[in-house]
Amino acid sequence: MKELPFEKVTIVMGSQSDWPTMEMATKPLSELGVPFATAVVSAHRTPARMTEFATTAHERGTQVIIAGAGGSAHLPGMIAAMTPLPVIGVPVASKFMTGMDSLLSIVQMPKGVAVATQAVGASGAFNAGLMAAQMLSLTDPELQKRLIAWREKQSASVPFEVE
Ligand SMILES: Nc1c(C(=O)O)ncn1[C@@H]1O[C@H](COP(=O)(O)O)[C@@H](O)[C@H]1O
Repeated sequence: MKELPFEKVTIVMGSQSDWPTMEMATKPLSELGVPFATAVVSAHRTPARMTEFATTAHERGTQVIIAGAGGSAHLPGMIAAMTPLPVIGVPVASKFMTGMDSLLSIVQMPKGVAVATQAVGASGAFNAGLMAAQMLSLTDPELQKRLIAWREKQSASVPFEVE
């Protein structure tokens, strides 16, 4: 099996076809200087890869997992069942049900296994990256300073006047 990549934040997705959405998770991480890795891992199509990833991520330096999937999106929940790390779930918009299926598959976890589910699509993926950075900032004061500055820049970029 090819070596799985691990970083402080590791972003996994059920298919290469999820990448245009999941790439958005990398934006806030890059802007805030948080190292991340990416991989295709599927509960359905690559169960052995998913099990290896989920059971070893905490021993390999990953602190937060972002998992995106569409349709019958079991990946985030299955990973959450096998890791002590926080898992942020991103529902990827599906072809036939526009992501409602993905959202419900990810958000309706049974009590005792938690996934921090974000909004459907690219904004959800972006917020997943931001949330991961905020989690890491709890123990990284320099990152917290960068987050505060990032927020201030965002506020300043919203125009006051309506055109
Ligand atoms: N939901 C899952 C899982 C999983 O949950 O393990 N593995 C793949 N998929 C999803 O299938 C959709 C279609 O995949 P393809 O485009 O490869 O056919 C993708 O959105 C993927 O996340």
